[in-house]
Amino acid sequence: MAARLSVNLNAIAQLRNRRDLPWPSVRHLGRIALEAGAYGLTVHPRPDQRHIRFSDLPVIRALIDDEFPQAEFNIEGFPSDHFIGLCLESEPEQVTLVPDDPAQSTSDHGWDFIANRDLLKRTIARLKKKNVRISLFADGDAGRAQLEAARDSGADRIELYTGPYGGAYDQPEQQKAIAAQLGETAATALELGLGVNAGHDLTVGNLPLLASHIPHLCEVSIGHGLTADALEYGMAETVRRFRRACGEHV
Ligand SMILES: CC(=O)[C@@H](O)[C@H](O)COP(=O)(O)O
Ligand SMILES: NCC(=O)COP(=O)(O)O
Repeated sequence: MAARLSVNLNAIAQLRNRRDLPWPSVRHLGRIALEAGAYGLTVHPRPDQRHIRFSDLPVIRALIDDEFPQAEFNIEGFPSDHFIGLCLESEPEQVTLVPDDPAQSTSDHGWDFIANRDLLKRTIARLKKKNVRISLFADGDAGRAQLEAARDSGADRIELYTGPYGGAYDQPEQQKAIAAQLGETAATALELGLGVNAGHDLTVGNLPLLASHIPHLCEVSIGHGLTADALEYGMAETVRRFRRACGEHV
């Protein structure tokens, strides 16, 4: 089964925030993406609101509830009390917890699940009260002990951080080696009963190789590369291109 595509709207919001104007509209581009068959929408509201604003969350929630009830809303972020509060209000279908420091320019590493066991267990217990599926951001080379700790925290899935994979766009042999490593980590996660998502710097060009190593990949969340393509092909056609790259017959 092809991995489901969740369109990350961060870059759209970042472009919008350049001016005190309401376009490009996060809601409108999100609607186009869902109309084109994206399975869901992803946002990562960072503390400084550099792109997604806290006020965007109810707008996206309403878009899905009112017009695309089969779609999923995935909210990513560090489990601060404020972030958990935003998630409890928005009741997304999935929350992806990432170990980001507010000062980070982007997400660039997964959790140390063993060292953060208590924080993750506490957070997941709070979010599970709203029946939210929990995914935890994981390094592509996370070992069995780390993945066992992720499972023991109560998580449903991990999201494999694919930044190094995407960043090896001009080193084909390195990219193949990283894809194989990601596949091994995914296989261990599946053995432990964890679902596997993936995200960061994925593109139409690099998705097929990744998918070939992770046959049970549940979902990919994609923003930067997808938004870049949307500038050239338009959002609707870009979503169809990415769905085909995920293995869907579109
Ligand atoms: C967790 C992850 O890898 C991305 O979803 C993240 O949302 C990217 O954040 P920026 O869009 O702020 O770079
Ligand atoms: N979790 C990854 C995501 O949502 C988007 O990452 P990117 O495609 O913007 O690198």
